Amino acid sequence: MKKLLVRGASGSSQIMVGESIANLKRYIEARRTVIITDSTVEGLYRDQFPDCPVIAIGVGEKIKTLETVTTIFSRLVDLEADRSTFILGLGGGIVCDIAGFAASTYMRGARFGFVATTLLAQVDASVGGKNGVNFGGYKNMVGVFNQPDFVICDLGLLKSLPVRELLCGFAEIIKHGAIADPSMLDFLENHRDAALDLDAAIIRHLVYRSVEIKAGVVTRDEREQGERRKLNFGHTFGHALEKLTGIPHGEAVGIGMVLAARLSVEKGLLGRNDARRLERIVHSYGLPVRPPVAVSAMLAAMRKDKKREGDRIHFVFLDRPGHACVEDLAFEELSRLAKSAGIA
Ligand SMILES: NC(=O)c1ccc[n+]([C@@H]2O[C@H](COP(=O)([O-])OP(=O)(O)OC[C@H]3O[C@@H](n4cnc5c(N)ncnc54)[C@H](O)[C@@H]3O)[C@@H](O)[C@H]2O)c1
Ligand SMILES: O=C(O)C(=O)C[C@@H](O)[C@H](O)[C@H](O)COP(=O)(O)O
Ligand SMILES: [Zn+2]
Repeated sequence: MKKLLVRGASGSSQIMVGESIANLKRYIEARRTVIITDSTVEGLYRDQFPDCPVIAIGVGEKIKTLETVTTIFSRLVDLEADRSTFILGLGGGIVCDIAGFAASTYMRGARFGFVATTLLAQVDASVGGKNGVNFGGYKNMVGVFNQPDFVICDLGLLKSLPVRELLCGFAEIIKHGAIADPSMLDFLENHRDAALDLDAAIIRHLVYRSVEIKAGVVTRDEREQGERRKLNFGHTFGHALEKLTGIPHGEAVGIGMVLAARLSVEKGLLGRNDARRLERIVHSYGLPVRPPVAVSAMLAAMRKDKKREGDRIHFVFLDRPGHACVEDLAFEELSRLAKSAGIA
């Protein structure tokens, strides 16, 4: 097991890569704990949960809402949970985002931690302290920054993931390589089959390196005033796609990265071959690369993105493989770039 640290204003978070769920008791000892999970994870792993009350929510992006948080609050009140109660989110990115938000707002804030059970949650969603829910169909519109006390990434739990969910996790791993580490892109190319087979050493390296990259960025810029914006690479198109089509987050991010790389070429920042290579990597991890809706529809949805400021948005480009840059861009300029790149 290897530990990484995220330092944030609300405290530090310990991320344990390769820790086993069997050791979970050590982390919650002497704390009255309530588990928040989803019905699928509960069905698969209930026998490995410590002996404490469980609140099981439904599955899917549609339940990432304030209504679900309200039902959690009601259950916490019924359980007589107080501010000293520890909330453990045990599940994928949706459980982590909701449990972190419910914990952070219940009685003005209870402490919380996560057992991340999907690849996407282990490499991204459980790390960094963004907790929240969607609103009006738009992504993550209501939320807080607040670091979990700990995150357990038990790599063994990934074996039960449906393939489509596993592939979604690779989209965020590819993102970390694309924005911060060119050698990770080489690694992803050279070890694709082993990575997809969940070879223990390969997956441990990819999860560890992803968390290391994200932990570094978040520690330097927790509140997303600068560098953290780079973690949004592929997400401006991606969130619009999720809103319009309901495809899973990882798939939307994969397509979003391909589109953002093409705009980077159009802007004269990235070589055409580098953009093609990124597209090949996304495709080779079984992820879609073509948007299922018109880019013009995505551009319209982006105008309600929470990152919008007036008629401008911070857009993440690549200026070389393994390196991103952020520009404050007018929507008009974004549309013009998309048109001249031949994608709108
Ligand atoms: N807060 C952040 O920094 C951050 C970062 C990235 C993504 N996200 C959010 O994360 C969400 C996506 O997370 P996700 O991809 O983990 O989706 P998810 O939480 O919906 O999990 C995917 C599916 O896998 C099931 N599952 C979970 N663990 C399993 C296991 N071990 N075995 C079998 N099935 C299992 C779940 O029940 C669910 O049906 C999105 O809402 C996205 O916006 C947040
Ligand atoms: O942690 C971050 O910062 C990220 O941008 C990571 C993203 O992968 C993640 O999807 C995040 O939830 C997006 O945040 P948002 O603020 O754009 O909703
Ligand atoms: Zn994401």
